[in-house]
Amino acid sequence: MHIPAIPFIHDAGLAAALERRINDKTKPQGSLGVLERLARQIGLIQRSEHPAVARPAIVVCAGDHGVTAEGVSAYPQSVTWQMVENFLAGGAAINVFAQQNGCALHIVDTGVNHDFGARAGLVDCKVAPGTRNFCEQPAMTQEQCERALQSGMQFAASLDCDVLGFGEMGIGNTTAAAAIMAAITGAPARDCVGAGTGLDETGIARKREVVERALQLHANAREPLAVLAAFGGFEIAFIAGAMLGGAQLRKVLLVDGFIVTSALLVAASLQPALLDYCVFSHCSDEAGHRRMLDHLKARPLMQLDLRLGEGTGSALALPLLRSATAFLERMATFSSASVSGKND
Ligand SMILES: O=C(O)c1ccc[n+]([C@@H]2O[C@H](COP(=O)([O-])O)[C@@H](O)[C@H]2O)c1
Ligand SMILES: Cc1cc2nc[nH]c2cc1C
Repeated sequence: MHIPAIPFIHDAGLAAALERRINDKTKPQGSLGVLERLARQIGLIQRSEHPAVARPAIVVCAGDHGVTAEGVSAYPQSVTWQMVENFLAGGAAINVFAQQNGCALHIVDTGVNHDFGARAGLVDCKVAPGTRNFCEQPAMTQEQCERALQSGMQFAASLDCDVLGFGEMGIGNTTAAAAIMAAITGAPARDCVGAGTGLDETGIARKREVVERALQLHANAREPLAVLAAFGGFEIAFIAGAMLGGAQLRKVLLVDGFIVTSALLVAASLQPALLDYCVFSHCSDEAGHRRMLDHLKARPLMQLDLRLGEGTGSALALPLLRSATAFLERMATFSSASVSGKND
């Protein structure tokens, strides 16, 4: 399938102009730390000395996982569709945080095992009613995998936004994400598998054994798209596609927790330039996320012990992105405020 080229964000002239603007502000050089790094990055992505976070959007992608048949989650599969109803009714954490932060929210059914009918507010990109159990066969066919990626790309291209955040909902998807992580990074299953929604030690040991078994079964799946098809899920593939589609249109990509980052592992293996577009909102409490971020050489903005998903970390990071663009736009300069610059 055709994977779009991602424009390189580097531009020496613009980088120097942004640097000058940042250093002209009334503060010791470098003292706004990570906000300065963000201002530079958003400026380069938007090709502007005046970057802005004016129209953020978060896409929450829901999908079900056949591997739940192996007893890998603390919750039943039905919670996936029930939580989609909760998103549509406005009652989930992501509804609260998105509204609080002036962020558009899109809910996408990429492959939930439930018939929602035609529903206002629900984007229907259902590939199938859940993936297959990857302990027995590949989670998706190659055709299903490409369809999910393609609809993610198209959906991202249809959005009018400058910052594109990602969230997900899918019982069992930390098992899929852990298997993807192991297959792509080469880390052993024990470093990739965690408690997910809240497994106890016995549950985590079973989940680890499930991932180890699946890695053996799909040992031939080495290319990123083969890994994605082997372990799923539809929401992960859709997010990977939406990341590629968003970066192609120079949108800032806001990465959430363990599952969203597993989608990035796949997408960045296809197009490494994608990483320049990513802002890593937080380090999840899911064991394995820190290692995943380290593998990507990513520095998350926050560590709040979140392990919810839904894009909650992305929504909570928006004020920091806005502060980064606001200081650049609104702070006085040494000359405009008649403040003395550094000695010599
Ligand atoms: O974002 C994370 O880091 C994260 C960590 C643990 C769990 N989750 C959420 O919990 C669900 C998956 O957990 P599990 O145990 O069913 O694999 C799924 O709906 C995710 O949104 C999300
Ligand atoms: C209730 C619930 C809400 C969630 N939101 C994202 N993953 C979730 C998992 C559960 C179990």
